[in-house]
Amino acid sequence: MTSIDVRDLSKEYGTRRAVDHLTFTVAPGRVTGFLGPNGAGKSTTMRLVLGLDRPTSGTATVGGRPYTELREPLREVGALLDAHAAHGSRTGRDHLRTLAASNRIPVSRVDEVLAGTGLTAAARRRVRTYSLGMRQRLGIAAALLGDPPVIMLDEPSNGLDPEGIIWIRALLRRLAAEGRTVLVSSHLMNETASFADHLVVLGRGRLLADMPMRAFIDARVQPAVRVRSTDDAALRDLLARHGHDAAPGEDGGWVVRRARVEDIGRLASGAGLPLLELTAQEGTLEQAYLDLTAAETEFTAQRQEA
Ligand SMILES: Nc1ncnc2c1ncn2[C@@H]1O[C@H](COP(=O)(O)OP(=O)(O)OP(=O)(O)O)[C@@H](O)[C@H]1O
Repeated sequence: MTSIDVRDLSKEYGTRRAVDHLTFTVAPGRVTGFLGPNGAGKSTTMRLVLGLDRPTSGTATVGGRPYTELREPLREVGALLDAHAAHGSRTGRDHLRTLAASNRIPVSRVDEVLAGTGLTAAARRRVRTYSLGMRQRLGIAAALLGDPPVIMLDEPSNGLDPEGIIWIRALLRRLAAEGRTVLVSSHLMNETASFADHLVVLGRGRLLADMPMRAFIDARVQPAVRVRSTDDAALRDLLARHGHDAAPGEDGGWVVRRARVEDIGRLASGAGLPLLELTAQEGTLEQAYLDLTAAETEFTAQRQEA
């Protein structure tokens, strides 16, 4: 099984440290979401893993070897970094055929990945006529061409229509289920929550979190219960008498922090209070992420000096 290993990795551009002593492993068999504010260092890290840039110090390896030492890199790592990487005057099919030829990948694979990414009908059109979403699909097709055990995608949902977003979600889940190592950067929290098992979060080039997504959310967002009854004043008194921390809900009723639906349901039923609503409020990835990165954002709003 092939993992991506980043060890004490740093990259400086002049005086700016884009990546700062970063250490993490991307393991096979799961989708790892790669998160962080603009400028946090995600793309730089991916570029360093792909040998497109040299680290100032530290290492980034794939299956224990630097990318530049891989004999047939497309068979080992598939990557989408920039949807505009393909030559505009080539057809999508020719772009993939050229890549296949230079990595000794059978040409039959080109039609397979074109079909798999929904591009068969557009395969003979020049890339410059492609929409952003079609370019993303072509980039993903190129990443999958060598059937690699490691896949790294930078903002793959960018430009995709709703059907494309559902497609990529299923694709990422399938690639992980096949035992591949999948690293995906995104700014879309709902999207990331729908496909990631694990998260690596950066802030100003440093590692802020490396943990399962559920644990990341649970550590930062308190679960709560929304409850509404026919008599919200009586409900408030009941909750207060039992030491519950209840705040007014947005459209009536109460939000009870650190509570479970079982407890609140039993309490109301014991008091003979009919309930109109009783829902568990799970924390979202967006809430947890914003909580973590609030202090880390590089581009926080400047205070206006009077
Ligand atoms: N070639 C370069 N020359 C100089 N600075 C660079 C270069 N590439 C990246 N940087 C700087 O390094 C930092 C990290 O950028 P990077 O693109 O890796 O962040 P990111 O997390 O991918 O951001 P985004 O979410 O906006 O894509 C930024 O401050 C950026 O300006």
